[in-house]
Amino acid sequence: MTATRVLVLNSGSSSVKYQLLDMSDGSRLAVGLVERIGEETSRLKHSPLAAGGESRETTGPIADHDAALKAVAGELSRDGLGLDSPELAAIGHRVVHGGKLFTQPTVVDDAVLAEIERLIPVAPLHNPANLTGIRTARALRPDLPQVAVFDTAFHTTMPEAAARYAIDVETADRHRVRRYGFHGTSHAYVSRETAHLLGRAPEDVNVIVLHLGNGASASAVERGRCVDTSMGLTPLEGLVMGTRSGDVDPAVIFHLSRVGGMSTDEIDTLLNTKSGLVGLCGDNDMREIRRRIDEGAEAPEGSESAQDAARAQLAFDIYIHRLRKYIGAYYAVLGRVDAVVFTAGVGENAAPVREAAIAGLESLGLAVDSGLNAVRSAEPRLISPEGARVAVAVVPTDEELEIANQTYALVRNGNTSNGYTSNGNS
Ligand SMILES: Nc1ncnc2c1ncn2[C@@H]1O[C@H](COP(=O)(O)OP(=O)(O)O)[C@@H](O)[C@H]1O
Ligand SMILES: CC(=O)OP(=O)(O)O
Ligand SMILES: [Mg+2]
Repeated sequence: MTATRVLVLNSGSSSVKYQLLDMSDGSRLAVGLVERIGEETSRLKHSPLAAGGESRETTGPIADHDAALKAVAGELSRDGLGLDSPELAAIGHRVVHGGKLFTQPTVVDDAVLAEIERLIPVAPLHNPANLTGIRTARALRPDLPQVAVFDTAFHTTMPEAAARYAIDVETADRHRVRRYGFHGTSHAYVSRETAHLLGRAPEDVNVIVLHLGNGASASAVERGRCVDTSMGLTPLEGLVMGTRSGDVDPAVIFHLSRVGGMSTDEIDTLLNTKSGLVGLCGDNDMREIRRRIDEGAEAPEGSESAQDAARAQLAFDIYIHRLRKYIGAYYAVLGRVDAVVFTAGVGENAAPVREAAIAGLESLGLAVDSGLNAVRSAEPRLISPEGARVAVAVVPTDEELEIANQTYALVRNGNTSNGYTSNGNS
């Protein structure tokens, strides 16, 4: 029997998203999500699509990513899709930081694991979870290729002018300080799907991709290659995010240290987990923010509800202001833009965000048709008026599918040597 199935694990800081796919026909056999790992109220939602079965939900404490993965393996076994299946060809893992070294999907060996571990200081929320996922999967199926697909890989085409910070070159190189960019698997997939939506080849179009999830990033994709992106050395730079500040004057950090008396770790935690939307208004979920704004619109002036709405509105306005700055910046980087595309949880679902991000940009050829923008759909779609000079689109991302495709392409011919050689140049 040819093994044609790929299990994909997308381990985040407190969640694991997974999909089991059959690559012979691209069908999804099972999908699921473990949330709130490490809390008392962890939740596992498992949907056995192949078996046509009902989705199952279990709640209760799941202590860490190791336990989460074992729980996932248990759910898959219940449907006869366990990790012991001879039909499994490989396990594909999202790895957030791959430095400069990993430009391609890579079969994991001890040297690769060591390199992912070395990069923990520049992806402290993500790489540890990715590592645990790989180690646990490897222990469960030591004979299977484990393939790492890196968020940074798509951005390695950025020119030096975009990738370098303007700081002393020798110091930067010694400490590998440069802009790496993240969410690359999503930017690659979505920019390609956008070209297909326009009926054109990816090599013929220039696209601005706005990946707006809990983490958020923008990228400028020229003829299929990334030429700039908003995240940098770490996933902290750029857009306003759920809990991350995005861009700040670096001197804010010196100021909080010298004048505010905060330690480096405290400032790190502040900017990564207590800033962004949650820092501005107490909520990191865009649904909640829109609800507060809408409720406040009905409330009497000066009431608690109106004040609450004003805070939510300010958070929303700051989020949008930053987003518009990046749209303008990447317009200039690309010179000619064929499409601006929204993706990920906020980008795919929050019509008010899309409308506000594009409002008033007619002179750039950008506009949103409010009727099309209000349509809810899981399909890629245009939301710009017919005949618009630049397309505005919503294209759902599918990092798991992209990881599965890249993983299977690597292992299908029995090609499991990883071609990785450490040259110390990452
Ligand atoms: N219907 C919706 N309206 C507005 N925002 C939404 C909606 N659904 C999801 N979101 C937003 O999407 C975010 C999660 O996006 P997602 O891409 O799944 O993030 P991540 O992969 O970083 O966990 C949530 O925090 C929420 O703000
Ligand atoms: C890199 C990153 O920010 O990822 P996520 O959006 O999954 O947190
Ligand atoms: Mg995500």
